[in-house]
Amino acid sequence: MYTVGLQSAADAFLLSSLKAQVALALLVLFILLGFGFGSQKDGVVDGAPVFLPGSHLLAITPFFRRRFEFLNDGFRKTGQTLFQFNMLRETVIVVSGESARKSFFANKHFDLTEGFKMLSGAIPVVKGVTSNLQTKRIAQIHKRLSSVQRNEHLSGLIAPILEDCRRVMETWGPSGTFDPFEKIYELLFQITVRSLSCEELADDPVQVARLKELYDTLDSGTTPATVLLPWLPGPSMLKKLWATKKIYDIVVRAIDERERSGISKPDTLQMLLDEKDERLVIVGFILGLLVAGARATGTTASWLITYLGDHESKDEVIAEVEQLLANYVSPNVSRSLSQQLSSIPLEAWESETPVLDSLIRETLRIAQPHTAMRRNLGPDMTIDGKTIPSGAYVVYPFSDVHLNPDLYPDPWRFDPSREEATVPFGYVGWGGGKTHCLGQRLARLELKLVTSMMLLGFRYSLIDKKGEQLDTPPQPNWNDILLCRPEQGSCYLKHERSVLSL
Ligand code: HEM
Repeated sequence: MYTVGLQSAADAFLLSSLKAQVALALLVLFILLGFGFGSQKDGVVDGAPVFLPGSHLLAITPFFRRRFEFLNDGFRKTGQTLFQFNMLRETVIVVSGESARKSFFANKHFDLTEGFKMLSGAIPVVKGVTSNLQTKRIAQIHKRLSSVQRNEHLSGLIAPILEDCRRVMETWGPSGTFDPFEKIYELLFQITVRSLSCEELADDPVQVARLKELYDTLDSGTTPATVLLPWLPGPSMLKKLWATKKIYDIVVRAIDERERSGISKPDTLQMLLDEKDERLVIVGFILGLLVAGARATGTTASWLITYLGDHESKDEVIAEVEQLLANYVSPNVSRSLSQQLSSIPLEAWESETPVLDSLIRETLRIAQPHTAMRRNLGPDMTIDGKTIPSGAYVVYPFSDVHLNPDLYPDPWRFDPSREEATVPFGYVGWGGGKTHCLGQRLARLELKLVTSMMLLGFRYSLIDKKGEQLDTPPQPNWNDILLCRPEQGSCYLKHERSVLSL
């Protein structure tokens, strides 16, 4: 468990001299080299995937910082569809191609949690806070996530989500410009806090901003060292621990307050409390899913709205949503856009929006820079005739299928009229095989509500930093594994409110 002392230790270390930090880094490097980490294994074992040439120690940073380029380079340098490299003592095998994809997604011994824990490192493992989230508790969290997405609960979220959209969009003013990768992301963060936690937090913009800032600290603090040497109290690790502790405190305070008040509220926290789950499951649910939910939906919404900037399907979406309004909402000029949209039932959002569905599908194909990560917890097995040893980490970059020009011609072109490629696992935007996104229903609803508010509430177009019209949207940056953000300053939205009342 955290101790109060940890925070002061972290603060002190962050303020300690650069000299001390450099000395510590050199010491660690020396120890690692002394123990022979990073040296390449000589002589390829029969049936083993080929090793990436060069020092493996040097492979670590690009795997975290420029993953798309690094993996593509690996396939090019080895000339193979599978290759391996060492992450300190661990073996990482990168796979690609149709038959590898089939084995990867179907293998029941390939474990997502173990793979993710080692190769992602988003949230530090903290005894009593995140380390005890073993399989049983994770299964419990997943069960609750499916309860959040039952018809009744999900329907109940529509009006509060739209109200959040209204409130946040009001702050953008009647006209102006903004960076969609900041503002739309912020909006989705707000909505995620609303959907997955409680009113006390979601109704307090200061707390939401603070939580976002802390999660950003966790993200930006992920370095090769924090992932591979989590026991090493380096500055990034201490910063991450400190941020995790702060998030933990905010969430626990909100839970305590609710319990103490004895007042029942119609939100997700109440549902978790009513189920009488143990405290660790409730905290784990909010702490873990906030980050999983906000990042993926934030990235997708930012890109979806950016791509729609000057795309012809913008009018089709507007027509689709206007049709829903005509079908389900009695005309009443005094009602705001968000109030009108909240009268459209969940079933209509889910089954009568083919245009929005195709836009979401294409956005996930082109702007979701995911690399699926697993650990082989079963016996040795083979993929494409190559051995995947027991205990090895296996990774599959989604670019192998989603940016493959044989499956999706001109893959960087945003084209919502594309169909999913009809080869096995030809589209994995929401996962595949035995791993599917467990938050998909909520995520899709959020994306549809935000997009509708944006398109019906504003006229907007894409401009560059000089204010000039952009002819084409920027290209998603797959090296940015979290947000896929294009170069800062390359694209802004110029908007003007088009309704009297959001
Ligand atoms: C646009 C938004 C989202 C996208 C594109 C997305 C995509 C995915 C994908 C591709 C996977 C499989 C990963 C893999 O195989 O390595 C996954 C898993 C998962 N997603 Fe999502 N996701 C989104 C939003 C959410 C939200 C909002 C939540 C929670 C509220 C969520 C919860 C999960 C969970 C718990 C898993 C792990 C499933 C397991 O362990 O079997 N996702 N998601």
